Amino acid sequence: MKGTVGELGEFGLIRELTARLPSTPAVELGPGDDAAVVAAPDQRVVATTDILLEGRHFRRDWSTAYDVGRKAAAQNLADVAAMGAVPTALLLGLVVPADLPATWPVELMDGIRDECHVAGAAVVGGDVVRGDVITVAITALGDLRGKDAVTRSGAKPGDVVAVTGWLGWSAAGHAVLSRGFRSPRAFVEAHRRPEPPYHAGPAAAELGATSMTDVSDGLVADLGHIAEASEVRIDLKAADFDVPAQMSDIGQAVGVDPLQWVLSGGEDHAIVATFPPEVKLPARWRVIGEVGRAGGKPQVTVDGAPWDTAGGWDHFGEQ
Ligand SMILES: Nc1ncnc2c1ncn2[C@@H]1O[C@H](COP(=O)(O)OP(=O)(O)O)[C@@H](O)[C@H]1O
Ligand SMILES: Cc1ncc(C[n+]2csc(CCOP(=O)(O)OP(=O)(O)O)c2C)c(N)n1
Ligand SMILES: [Mg+2]
Ligand SMILES: [Mg+2]
Ligand SMILES: [Mg+2]
Repeated sequence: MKGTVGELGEFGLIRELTARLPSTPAVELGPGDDAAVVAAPDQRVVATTDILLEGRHFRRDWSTAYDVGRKAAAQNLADVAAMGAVPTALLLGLVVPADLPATWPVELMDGIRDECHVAGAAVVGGDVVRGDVITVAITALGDLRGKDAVTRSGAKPGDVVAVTGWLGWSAAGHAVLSRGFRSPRAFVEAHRRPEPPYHAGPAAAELGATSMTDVSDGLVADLGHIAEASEVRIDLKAADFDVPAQMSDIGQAVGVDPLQWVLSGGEDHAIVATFPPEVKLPARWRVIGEVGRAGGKPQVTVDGAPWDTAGGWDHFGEQ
C-alpha cells in the first residue's frame, strides 16, 4: 500500500482497516453502522479498556505496527480473561498523524485481528481521529458464561497464590532494547508480543479461584491490588520463582538483579490467582506463595519482608 493516512482520508482508512477483518458469525452486526451488535447470551457483559501511547507504551523503532497491534489487543483481552471471562469483542480507537504511512495502521489492524483470533474474539468497531501522537485505545468485551466474575477482592487467609504465564520476560526485553540491543531475541520478542494465557482465566474460575488479576504493572504491584481489595497479606517465596539462565545473563550484563524483573516487571500479562488450599491445580499453575491475615496494613512480602523497591510500573512514578 502506498501513501499516507492523510492521503487515504478518514473513510478511506476505515475502509482499509475494516476490509482486513474476517466475518464472524458470533457477531450480530460488525463495523459499518453507528454501533455494533454483539450477542450476550449471559445477559451481562465484561468490559475493559486500556490505552497504548507511542513513546510511553511502544516505540516505532522497537516494534512493528503488527507487534503493537498484537500487544494492544493482548493487554485488553488479558483483562477480560483475568475476570474469568471469555473475550468476545474488541473496539479500536485510533489516533494517527496525517503523515503516517498508511501501512502502519493497516498492519496494526492485522496484529489486533490476529491476537483476537488467538483469544476467540472479533473486532466489532472503532474510531479514527487525526492527532500528533499515535494512540491506540482499545475496549474489550467478554462473556462470563453464567459464572461469577473472579474479582480482586475474594482472597482468603489460607489460600494459595499461583501463577501461569511468563514473568519478567518483557521487562528483560525492555532492558535490552533500552540499551540499544536487539538480542537475546526471545526476550525482545516477549516485550514486543506478550502471550497471555487467555484460557487460564476461565479455567481458574472453574477451578474455584477466589481472586485473580493479570500482571500488567508487575507481580508485586498487581498482587498488592489483590491484597488491598481482599484485606489480606500475600507472602511470596523467592525460591519458588525460577529465573531462566539467559535472564540471569542479561541481568549480569546490564547490572540488574533478574529477580527484580520477575517480581516487578510488567507487560507479560501472566495470570495470577488465589485458590483454596484443597484445590488440585493443573501443572501449568506454579504455586508462589500464600495468603495470610493482613495484620494492619495489607501488603505483599517476599521471604517475610515487605518488597522494598517498586513493585511495578506507575505512570506517574519514576521509571
Ligand atoms: N479514567 C478512568 N476512569 C474510570 N475508571 C478508571 C480510569 N482509569 C482506571 N480506571 C479503573 O481503575 C481500575 C484499575 O485500572 P488499571 O490499573 O488500569 O487496571 P488494569 O491494570 O487491569 O488495566 C480498573 O477497574 C479501571 O477500569
Ligand atoms: C517505550 C516504552 N517505555 C516503557 C515501557 C514500559 N511500560 C510502559 S506501560 C507499562 C505497564 C503497563 O501499562 P499500563 O498502561 O499501566 O497498563 P494497565 O496496567 O492499565 O493494564 C510498562 C511496564 C514500554 N513498554 N515502552
Ligand atoms: Mg488499565
Ligand atoms: Mg489488569
Ligand atoms: Mg498499569
